[in-house]
Amino acid sequence: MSDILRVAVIGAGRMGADHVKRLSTRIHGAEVAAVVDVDLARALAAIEGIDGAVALASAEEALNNGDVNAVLIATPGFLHEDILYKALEKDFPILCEKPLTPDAESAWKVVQAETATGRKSIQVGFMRRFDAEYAALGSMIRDRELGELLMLHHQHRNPNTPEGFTNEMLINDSVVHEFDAIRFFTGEEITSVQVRLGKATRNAPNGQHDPQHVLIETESGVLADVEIYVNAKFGYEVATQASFEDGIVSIGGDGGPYVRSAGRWGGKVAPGFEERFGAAYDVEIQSWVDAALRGDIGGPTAWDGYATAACCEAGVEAQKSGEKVAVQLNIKPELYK
Ligand SMILES: NC(=O)C1=CN([C@@H]2O[C@H](COP(=O)(O)OP(=O)(O)OC[C@H]3O[C@@H](n4cnc5c(N)ncnc54)[C@H](O)[C@@H]3O)[C@@H](O)[C@H]2O)C=CC1
Ligand SMILES: O=C1[C@@H](O)[C@H](O)[C@@H](O)[C@H](O)[C@H]1O
Repeated sequence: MSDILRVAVIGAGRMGADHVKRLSTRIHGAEVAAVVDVDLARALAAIEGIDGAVALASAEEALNNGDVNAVLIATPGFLHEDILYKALEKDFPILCEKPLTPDAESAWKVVQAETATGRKSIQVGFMRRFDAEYAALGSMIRDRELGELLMLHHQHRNPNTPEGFTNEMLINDSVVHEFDAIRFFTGEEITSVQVRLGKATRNAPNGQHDPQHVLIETESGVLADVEIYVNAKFGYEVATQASFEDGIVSIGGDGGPYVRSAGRWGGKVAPGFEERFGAAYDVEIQSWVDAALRGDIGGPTAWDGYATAACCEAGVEAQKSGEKVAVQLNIKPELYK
């Protein structure tokens, strides 16, 4: 591997354009070599002001460009699989935005393809693991600072949803982060998922039932619940409360300055994930770059992508049946142990 990553960013939408900006301004050891979007105008807008970067309309062209030696995939999830295979063939370090792929079968094929190469080169974009509060809670759980972890309560609220966001996407696109977070916190696999549909907001489009209550169980019996509410209007909020034998820990409450002025008090609610997790995305991408330059990955693996896809599959089935659905996992390959 050379001493600098020359990254092709595939997909220059909301996340891709944000990653291009961070790679070209705040990340050390990497440069943007190419930005790809089927909507070439978006790729062109993203490379504006970036010396040496080209805008292209096809991922294949970028992967075959001699100036590129790494890839960041930020297209919609259903397009990840094909690009992952092509990037694996090139032996490039890969940062793949979540989800790895949208279903467990295709995610497992990706795991098998990576396993066949004999080394890990895919890092999946579960950025919450790099959030300072998530990391702190993770350490408290691992070090048993407050005894055993018993329960996790999660709130995941978005102000609204983009065009085409379906009912299944409440699980596949949003709760997928909690599946990863719960696995990260507990170090265990999730064994079952149940989804309860209660009273719904009038503000939900596209046949979405919003909010939903997701009940999750891990191998040792830790119970977790998630309120997923994606048309909550007021702003963006991702918070967790953890119940231990010897205490309670809360993370993700609105931080920032608390202001008293003109007879009022208050602070700000983050408008979206870019603001709430901006620092975490920076740490995530820097960790990927540093590890890639050593020939490694610096975060969640393809196995994590597969395991969360299996949870999503159970979650979508549970949305329909209302029943508790078992999560089915294949045996973990040695590469990920
Ligand atoms: N980690 C996180 O917090 C977040 C992750 N994501 C993930 O990032 C990925 C992208 O999501 P968004 O940026 O929100 O979507 P988006 O819809 O804003 O952007 C996707 C872009 O991909 C382009 N595209 C579509 N087909 C393409 C192709 N064949 N080749 C090249 N470009 C193509 C589209 O024209 C669009 O510009 C998804 O996997 C999503 O789940 C999204 C939001 C937050
Ligand atoms: O990944 C993300 C989006 O795709 C998803 O739609 C949001 O619910 C999440 O909060 C955000 O982090």
